[in-house]
Amino acid sequence: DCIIQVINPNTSRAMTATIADAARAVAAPGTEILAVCPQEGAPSIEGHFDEAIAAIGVLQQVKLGREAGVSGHIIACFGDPGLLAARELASRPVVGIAEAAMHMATLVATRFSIVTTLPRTLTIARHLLHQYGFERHCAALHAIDLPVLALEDGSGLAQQKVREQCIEAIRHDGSGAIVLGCGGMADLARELTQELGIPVIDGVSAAVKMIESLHALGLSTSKHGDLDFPLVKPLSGMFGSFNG
Ligand SMILES: NC(=O)NC1=NC(=O)NC1=O
Repeated sequence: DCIIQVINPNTSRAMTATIADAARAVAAPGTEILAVCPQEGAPSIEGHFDEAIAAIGVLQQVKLGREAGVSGHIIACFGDPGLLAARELASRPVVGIAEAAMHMATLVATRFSIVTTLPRTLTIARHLLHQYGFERHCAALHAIDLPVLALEDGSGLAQQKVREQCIEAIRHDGSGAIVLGCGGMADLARELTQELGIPVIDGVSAAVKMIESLHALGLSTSKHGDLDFPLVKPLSGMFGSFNG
């Protein structure tokens, strides 16, 4: 059996539920989804500062998941905050939804577009494309110019903007697939794929299947080299909970 800890790095319970539903919708029969979010931190993650704050919460949850014996961890925010630090801390695999969605997109299309939230998160997506080596695979990036939590306000406006930006991408980008650039968009992929006739990829579901694959292959985070467990040292103050 496979137990996957899905971490929403922001503290929005509504978005955690959206993410959990998307993960459970594709989980294999033997897979259990444990959806969590930090007790404290940022209600949404929309820039470098938010990501730095969120990374601590991600690491706290990864430590709890490791102690609970989960089979793998998913960082369900499109900035993949704390990904490499989480891999040092984890015994099992850690996958971010941005890298998962990007990898999946390269398997079904030669180039993909990204649709994300605020314009300032476009730079974060570009940093990840560079970090993961996908720059030449990404034809263009779009922002709906609404804050992350607009996806949870029940108005449907953000969802409509995502659809509009997907149509723009189809018309102008010459790409064969679209990557949804926010954990809160996870519930939109299947319907948009059917309606628009192009693979629209959500990173939450992609990451669930990647963790299941890694689990089935007996692959886990390498502890040979820079992703080995952190060096042991006395961490003070709020970081004391990471000791031992
Ligand atoms: N690009 C984004 O919208 N990133 C995100 N911020 C969040 O709080 N969740 C995300 O996925």
